[in-house]
Amino acid sequence: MITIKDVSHRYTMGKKAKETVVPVLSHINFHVQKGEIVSLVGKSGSGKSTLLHIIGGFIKPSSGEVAINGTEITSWDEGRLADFRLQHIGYIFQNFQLIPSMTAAQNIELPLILNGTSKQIRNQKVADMLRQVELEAYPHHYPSELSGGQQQRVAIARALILDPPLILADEPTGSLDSDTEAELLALIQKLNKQNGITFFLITHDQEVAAIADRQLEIKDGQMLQAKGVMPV
Ligand SMILES: Nc1ncnc2c1ncn2[C@@H]1O[C@H](COP(=O)(O)OP(=O)(O)OP(=O)(O)O)[C@@H](O)[C@H]1O
Repeated sequence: MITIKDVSHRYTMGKKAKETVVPVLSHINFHVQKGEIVSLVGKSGSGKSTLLHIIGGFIKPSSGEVAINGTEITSWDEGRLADFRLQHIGYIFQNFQLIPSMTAAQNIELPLILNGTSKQIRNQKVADMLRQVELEAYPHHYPSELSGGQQQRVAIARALILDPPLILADEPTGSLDSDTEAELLALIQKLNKQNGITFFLITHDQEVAAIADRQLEIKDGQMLQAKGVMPV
């Protein structure tokens, strides 16, 4: 589902004459299989978010290759990547990133509108997704009227509404208390088991890392040979 081959990345800062190069990732190799839950742990600044953005095609690596679902995306332009992302990758963030002026149902519906889906099918899919994330009683609530855990469920429903095979998550439970976190992790496990969705999760949190089939660890931009990692 995700193949990362010899990926290195450095950021370039400042103007030409005074350019500073910040090396962040060095010769990263790994493979995530379809249907796995894989967590990525590492200290702050170790390069986790950079790697997630490279997997999602938001950052082009300085060198190396990225393939998603068997498709090599490294050299693609933004237009092609945007279409590909919509079909293949859902995102979940620590701070939910819902649109505050839209209700739960409208937030979930948005990718279907962008995708050109008819109103009748949109209504069916949103109702079904609200049931899957156990929010059928809250379609007309705005994000500010929902708890943190409920908001993250809306974000998950929005990430899943176009049936992507892969979800990338950046600290998905970082803003939640421990009970709500446990409920959300159970939901991720259910979606993984029932729908076969692959999850790649960045986390600082051992509870989150514990639901993963495998744990990758990054240190100073290098992948450690963590438990069960399969080098490509
Ligand atoms: N746009 C950028 N330009 C320059 N340097 C950057 C940029 N984005 C990140 N960095 C640097 O790259 C390094 C890795 O950052 P990254 O956000 O990938 O780490 P992280 O492991 O996700 O950290 P955290 O856990 O704190 O979110 C850091 O030293 C950071 O300062």
